[in-house]
Amino acid sequence: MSHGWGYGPTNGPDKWGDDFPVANGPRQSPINIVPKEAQYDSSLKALKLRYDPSNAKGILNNGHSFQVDFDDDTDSSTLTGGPISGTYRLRQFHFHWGASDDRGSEHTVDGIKFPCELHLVHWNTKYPSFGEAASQPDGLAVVGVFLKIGAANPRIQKVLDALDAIKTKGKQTTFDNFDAKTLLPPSLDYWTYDGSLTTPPLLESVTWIVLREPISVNPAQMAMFRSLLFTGEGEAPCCMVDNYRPPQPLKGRQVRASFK
Ligand SMILES: Clc1ccc(Cc2nnn[n-]2)cc1
Ligand SMILES: [Zn+2]
Repeated sequence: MSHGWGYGPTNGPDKWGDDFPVANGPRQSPINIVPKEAQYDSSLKALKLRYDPSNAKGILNNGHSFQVDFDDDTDSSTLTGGPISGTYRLRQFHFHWGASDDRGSEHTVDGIKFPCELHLVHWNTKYPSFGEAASQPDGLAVVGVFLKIGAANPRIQKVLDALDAIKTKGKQTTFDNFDAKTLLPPSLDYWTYDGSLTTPPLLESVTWIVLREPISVNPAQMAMFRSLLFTGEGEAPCCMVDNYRPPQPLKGRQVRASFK
């Protein structure tokens, strides 16, 4: 693949293996979660997410999604407990979504696609940096949250209101004083399995923690996600939609549940 990876017919998920052979590795993400086949594990701890709103730094259109970046120089926004050991720092969160409400999530549940999926990316502080952690089998922990169509979600509105300022690839703006915890649903019940980044370089370094309970967005809010562009200023505009990788083979992995 000579041109950069993306989600189109010539550079999309089916082509990523040309440049990133790990695309066909043993622990690729996302997966289809089959609740009846997930094993309840009573030794799994409750998730502990302690986020400091003042760590929010900026919001960026990276040409594949948009992300809200956090200051991760200290242990002030962390994930502990759950299936992981040690302390993982919040690096950024971002989303994946569809052109229409029938698709958009990366993980699926009994084959069901949600219109959108939130990913909160954390890295293991036993390693000196995010980059180093991303190359280690226990380096990253991503909390995934499904979004379903329903009532407007006031918690996400501040993020969506910032999108006008980052419509095109490479645009970024300041984004401060945001508590990412407010994006989480009331229940922190989760499924967990060993997986990977879902975009190139597809590194097999992610402990996935997918929450069972979705949060809601309304159709107008979904339209705001779809107002972004994959393309840069001055290029022929291409709507940022369908930026999701489909489920990958489980290859014998076990999915554990924190709940009965
Ligand atoms: Cl830092 C980073 C790298 C890749 C992705 C893409 C992704 N991997 N897993 N979920 N999203 C997100 C953040
Ligand atoms: Zn993601």
